[in-house]
Amino acid sequence: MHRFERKGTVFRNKDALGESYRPETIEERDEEIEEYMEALQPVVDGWEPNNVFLYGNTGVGKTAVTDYLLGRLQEDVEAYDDVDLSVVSLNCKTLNSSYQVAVELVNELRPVGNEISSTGYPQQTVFNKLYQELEALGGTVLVVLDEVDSIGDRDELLYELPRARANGNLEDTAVGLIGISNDFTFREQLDPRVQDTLCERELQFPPYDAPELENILRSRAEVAVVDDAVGSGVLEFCAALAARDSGSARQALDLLRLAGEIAENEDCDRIEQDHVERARSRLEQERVQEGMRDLTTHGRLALLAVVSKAAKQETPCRTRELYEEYTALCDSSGVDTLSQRSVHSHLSDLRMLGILSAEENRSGSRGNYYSYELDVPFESAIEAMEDALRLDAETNAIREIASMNER
Ligand SMILES: Nc1ncnc2c1ncn2[C@@H]1O[C@H](COP(=O)(O)OP(=O)(O)OP(=O)(O)O)[C@@H](O)[C@H]1O
Repeated sequence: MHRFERKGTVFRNKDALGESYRPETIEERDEEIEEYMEALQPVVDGWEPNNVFLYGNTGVGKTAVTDYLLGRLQEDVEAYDDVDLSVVSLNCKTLNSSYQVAVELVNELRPVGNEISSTGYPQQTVFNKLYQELEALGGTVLVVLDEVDSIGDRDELLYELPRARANGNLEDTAVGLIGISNDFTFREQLDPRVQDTLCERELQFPPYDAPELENILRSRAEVAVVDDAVGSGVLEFCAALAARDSGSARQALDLLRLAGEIAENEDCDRIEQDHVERARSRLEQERVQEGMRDLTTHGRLALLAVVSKAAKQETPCRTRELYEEYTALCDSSGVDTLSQRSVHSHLSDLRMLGILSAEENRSGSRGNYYSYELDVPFESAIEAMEDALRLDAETNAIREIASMNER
């Protein structure tokens, strides 16, 4: 049996390419930082804070810039005796109502062992408990709600909290809300009254372009990667791939990290473009698998129908035939079937997710029709289906057919 041993020839500090790392410097966001600082200026001047709403795609630095600036702000206000600033931060990802967010905020502010239960109170009682905790803090409190869109339309807290002072719920404490979201539609869906308060100051973070990503990568690689372990053109390649796809710094950093891991596993002491290329394909596959896991039951059954046809080497395959396969799978799993039109719409969603590809066939008088086939490796599709569907007998049978056909 092999034993574990240290490989480390490429990384100096791999954690610096990870999610929890807080960069010392923020690259390429000077304008946004300036605007953000302006919005936070009343805190330093001792006035009531503005509410700020930040939005932009995933990985464009909203959280990193917020952490960085609030850290600075906390340091800088120490010079002023009459400013007493506290910051409470919460990621709302798993919280989908004002009630849940308020409970979490109360518990953030209470000492360990003194938390309240997450169910069983009327909403106003939880809000009152929150006011009590905030009032006990006094001074200025900035409440940062990351991924605030998770709260959905149960957004009363976003309306109430900024008005707490005006409504007499707080006397000694001034609260400012900082909402962060990557859902562009969230702002539009907010109740207009909430929109007015939460979006008092709005900051939009655009996607990064390739040269910007290259600078971010370069400054991070200096901390994370051993000198001379970045091959020629590697940072440029990671930056170009991420810029073309999403403009996300997270994606660029993930590419570099995985490419470094691949290089180390192969006992290379330098990351080369070929490692990046393989990292790209692996990350893409992971993303597709995640996409598959999020499908609805009928989305999965529609996909399984294509997988089954692929095992028989009968793809590309027309919607009508896929529908027959889908109906048989629904029968075996005891699920009611949808109409052919709905299944077609699932197939077309799968195509948008990059899981299927479709070919348009023109058949003259009888109109056009589509033929579908898998656009991801057969093995990853069936593996994801096995995880997601409890259809072991069917997936085993499909596997057997596939192996007979040497897939
Ligand atoms: N301008 C930048 N300079 C240095 N590092 C950056 C910059 N922008 C983003 N990063 C890094 O990229 C990663 C993703 O950034 P961040 O978490 O701030 O994105 P986000 O916009 O908040 O994304 P999400 O909406 O998914 O939470 C982090 O590791 C962060 O440190």
